[in-house]
Amino acid sequence: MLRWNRWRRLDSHPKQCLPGLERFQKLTLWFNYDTAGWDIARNYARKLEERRCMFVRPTDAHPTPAKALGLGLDLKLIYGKAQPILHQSITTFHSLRQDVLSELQNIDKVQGVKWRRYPTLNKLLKGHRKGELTVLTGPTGCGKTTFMSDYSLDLALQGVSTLWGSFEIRNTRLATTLLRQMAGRPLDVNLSEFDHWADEFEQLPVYFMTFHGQQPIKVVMDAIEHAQYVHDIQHVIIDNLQFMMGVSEESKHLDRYWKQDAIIASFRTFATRKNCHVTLVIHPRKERDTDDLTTSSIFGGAKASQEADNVLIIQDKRLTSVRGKKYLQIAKNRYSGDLGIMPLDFDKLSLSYAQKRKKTEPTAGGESLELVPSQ
Ligand SMILES: Nc1ncnc2c1ncn2[C@@H]1O[C@H](COP(=O)(O)OP(=O)(O)OP(=O)(O)O)[C@@H](O)[C@H]1O
Repeated sequence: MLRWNRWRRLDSHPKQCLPGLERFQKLTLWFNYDTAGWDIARNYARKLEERRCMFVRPTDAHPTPAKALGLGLDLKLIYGKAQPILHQSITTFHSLRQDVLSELQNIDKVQGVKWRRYPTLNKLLKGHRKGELTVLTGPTGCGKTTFMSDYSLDLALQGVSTLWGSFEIRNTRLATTLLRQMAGRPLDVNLSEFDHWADEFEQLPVYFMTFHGQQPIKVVMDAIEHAQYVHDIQHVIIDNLQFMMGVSEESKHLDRYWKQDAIIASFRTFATRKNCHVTLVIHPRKERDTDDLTTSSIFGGAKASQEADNVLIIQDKRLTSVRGKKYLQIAKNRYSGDLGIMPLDFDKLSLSYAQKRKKTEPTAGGESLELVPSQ
């Protein structure tokens, strides 16, 4: 440990001294207590590597070491009050600068994985990013599971390691849907193709939790954390939260709301801490069929929409009008703020909502495809 007492000369301290200080793991800086002296010392600490530096904060009670000695103050006591300049929970732009630059240089990666089936989602959400929380809601039976299956398959086909928590429907039924969406046609009438598609599907990084019905959040979280560690899971899907909690839409008990809020908070923390995307399928509260759902229609308190980075709502106009359509509304988008809708044109054979493409004039390079305007 090295102590310097001549802080007045700190600003002119020759840089050649820096290598000489390299062997020290800890440096305590105790200096003159005027503003300039404090600033100079902090700048100097940067050169000395802030993580090694401790400071005695200059105050009336902590004058320079020479003065403190003259006043007969307890030097050991003052010295013992030295604090590290860095705190694990506080940072500066200086430390962030390189990360900011690399985000700007890799904006495509930062925006996340693009969907192949949903160009409109790419336009609005920009991509599927790690560390985010998405909430999907929609009226009963509108196709939340079918859509989430199609949506997650698209990502898994691009290597996004996915963990499905299907608390309402059996894994076999979910896997049958995923397989049909991958094959693009029903396999019960094309059984000879089963092995081909099953072999393809087995190559995908898709895992299923074996829970069914109500489960304690701790048990579910343990399984997710294990899978995240072992299989490097990038996308966790909980379908649906009410089934996992054993809470029905009819429930009016406030403790159910609090329980749901606590569970949402655990998923939020998990997503951020493990840099993993979590999608929660949540039923809406009971509302009149004629009303559009909004972010405040999500069952429970406001926690779900507050904590979510993205809120997706399936609006089913077919329920209220003969020629009504079904579409996905992007009702919250923390990343880019772009909101809008994506029509959900359902193809019953493939159980898919893939947006259609139309052919344009072939080019010299071969066939070119153009997207059908989706709104
Ligand atoms: N756009 C659509 N048009 C017609 N049928 C659809 C559409 N989307 C899904 N379906 C069918 O509707 C049925 C219910 O779909 P799904 O289970 O995905 O709904 P859900 O919203 O998850 O239901 P729940 O509210 O019970 O959880 C399925 O048989 C599915 O194939």
